[in-house]
Amino acid sequence: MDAPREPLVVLEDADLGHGDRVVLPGLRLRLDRGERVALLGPSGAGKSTLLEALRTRLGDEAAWCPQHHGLVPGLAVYHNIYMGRLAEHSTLANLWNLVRPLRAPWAEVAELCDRLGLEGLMRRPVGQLSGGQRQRTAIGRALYQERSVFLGDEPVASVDPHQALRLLDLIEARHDTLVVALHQRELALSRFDRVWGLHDGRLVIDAPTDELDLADLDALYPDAGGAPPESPSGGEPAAPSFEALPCSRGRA
Ligand SMILES: Nc1ncnc2c1ncn2[C@@H]1O[C@H](COP(=O)(O)OP(=O)(O)OP(=O)(O)O)[C@@H](O)[C@H]1O
Repeated sequence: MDAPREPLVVLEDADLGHGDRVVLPGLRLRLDRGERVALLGPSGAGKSTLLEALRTRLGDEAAWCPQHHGLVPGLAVYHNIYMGRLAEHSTLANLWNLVRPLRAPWAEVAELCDRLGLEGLMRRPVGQLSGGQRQRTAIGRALYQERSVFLGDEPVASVDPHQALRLLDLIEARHDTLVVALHQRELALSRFDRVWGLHDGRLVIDAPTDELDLADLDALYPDAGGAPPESPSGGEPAAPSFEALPCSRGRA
C-alpha cells in the first residue's frame, strides 16, 4: 500500500487574484509533498496568479523562479545567484561579498554554474547575457536557495528542448516537490506526475499524467489549433468542454 501523502497546500473554494480582482474564483486543489506538477493554460489563464498564491502559502519552504527572472542586469551572474541566500547573511557580509566575493559562496555558486552550463560567465553582468543564459541564472538563484519545493513560472521557456530536459533534471534532483508552469505539453506528460490545467478562470484539469494524453492538454489551447469542439449549430466554435476529463473525478 502506498504511504499516505503529506498535503503541503490545500485550497478549498479559494478566490485568488490581485487586490479586488478575482482571477481564479472558488479554486479547490491540493498539493502533496513529493508531487511534480505541471501547470498549463493559455496566456492570461492565471498560472502566475496561482503560483504567487502557492508561494505566499509555502513561505520559506519554496524556492521561486519568476517568469521575468527578477535579475539585476548590472550585477554579475555570481551576485545574482548569491542573492538567493541574501537573507541568510549579515548586511556586512553581503556588502563585503559585493566588493570581494567570499570564498565559500563563490565555490558553491561555481559548482552550480558548472551544472547550469554557465561556467566562465560568473563575472559577467547579467545584462550582457543571452535570454537562455539569463534563464539559467534565474534557475541558479532558485536552486541556490536549497528549499524543498520549487515553484517555477515558465523556467524552461527560453531554452532548447535538450537543455529543458537537463534543467528539469537539475531542478528535480534538488527539490522533493515541483510546480512548474510551462507550455510544452509533451514535457508535461513525460516529466511530471500531475497536470493542473487552467482555462477561463477554472481548474479544468487536475489529474495524474498517466490518465491524460496530448489531446486533453491541447484542448486547453483552442486558439493554437487545439481542436476546439465543433459548435452543434455549425457557427462559432463552442467553448471547450472539459467535463469528460479526469479532473472532474478528483483525487483518489
Ligand atoms: N498585478 C495584477 N493586477 C491585476 N490583474 C492582474 C495582475 N497580474 C495579472 N493580472 C490579471 O490576472 C489574469 C491572470 O494573469 P496571470 O499572469 O496569472 O496569467 P498567466 O496564465 O500566468 O499568463 P501568461 O502565460 O501570459 O504569463 C490576467 O487577466 C491578468 O491580466
